[in-house]
Amino acid sequence: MSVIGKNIASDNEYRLSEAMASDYITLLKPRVMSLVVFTGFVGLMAAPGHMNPVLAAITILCIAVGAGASGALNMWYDADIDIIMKRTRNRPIPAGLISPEQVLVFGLTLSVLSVLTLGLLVNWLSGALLAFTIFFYVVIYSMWLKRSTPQNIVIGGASGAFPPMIGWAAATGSISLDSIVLFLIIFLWTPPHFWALSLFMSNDYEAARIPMMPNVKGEASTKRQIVGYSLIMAPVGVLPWVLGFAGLTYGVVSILMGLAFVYYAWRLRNAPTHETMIASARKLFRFSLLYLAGLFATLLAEVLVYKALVGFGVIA
Ligand code: HEM
Ligand SMILES: CC(C)=CCC/C(C)=C/CC/C(C)=C/COP(=O)(O)OP(=O)(O)O
Repeated sequence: MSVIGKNIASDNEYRLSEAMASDYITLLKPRVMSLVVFTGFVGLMAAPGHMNPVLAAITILCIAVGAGASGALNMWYDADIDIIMKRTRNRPIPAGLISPEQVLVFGLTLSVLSVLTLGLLVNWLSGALLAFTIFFYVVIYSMWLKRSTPQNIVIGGASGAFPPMIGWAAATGSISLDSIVLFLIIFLWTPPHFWALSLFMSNDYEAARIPMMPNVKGEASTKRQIVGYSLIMAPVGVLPWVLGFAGLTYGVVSILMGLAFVYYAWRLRNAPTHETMIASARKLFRFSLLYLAGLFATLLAEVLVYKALVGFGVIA
């Protein structure tokens, strides 16, 4: 328990914080960041060579803490709009549970700790990439792009695509074409992922005066762009197999899931009524999560089987 200053949910000057540990966990956006960290783990595992398991565990912990820290700093900066949007108004700061100042210190502390630990114990390339990712999400996306352009999540989406590169850099000390391909898959996946959600959340963003694509260019343009990005993302999702760092199983899964993704995007584009458009958008949003988790899980499964076969001497 601690005394917090004036909170934005009521006019109390000072009162004891009611924040629980779970509220601090909420600041880390654990549900979203779970898939983010998973992609970082797969990037580490898919990298060539063998990484010390302790250093690998430290790497994943640092990516998780750094991702959570960026989520907390995003909530610190977005407190003024989070209190307006239905989806975010119960977050710890708008709910008056934790003061913005406490969240800022919490987020900065975790950011510095995660970057320094990764840099000192693993390597400075991965530490620098983690620092850049946190900066890109908090400053470039949250503080600048999110409130100024409908391209906010396209450019800002790069921050969510870096984790596999961080994992790969931790394992190899390098950035390779393969890790750039993993980045590109998530980078191209982000617009359909989020714009599908924004189509059924557009009133929230309108109220908060955030220039998301449906609010600025309209639903028709957003739906066309979702199809466009999906048509580019689907073949890029197959590249790990084409480039040879993923096997046939991944190739088949990525082709089939890519076709399904485009199908859902096309059904959304051609939805005949507003109700069916909302339903299609929800389906595409949910499938976008299954798609990304499915591709990275398949890649991980192949890597684990390969490493097991090598470990048992079945293959050289
Ligand atoms: C700028 C890029 C992104 C934006 C604007 C965005 C936006 C969102 C929003 C608004 C939600 C709904 C969360 C809520 O209900 O409060 C969400 C859900 C989610 N996002 Fe994204 N996202 C982005 C990138 C990513 C990335 C890169 C990943 C993973 C690699 C990801 C994974 C998820 C997951 C797993 C959920 C579901 C969370 C839940 O079940 O509550 N997102 N996204
Ligand atoms: C290692 C590391 C630092 C990883 C970071 C990965 C990352 C930036 C993921 C993006 C996740 C996300 C939900 C963005 C939406 O922000 P928003 O402000 O549009 O969402 P909101 O409205 O729900 O707050």
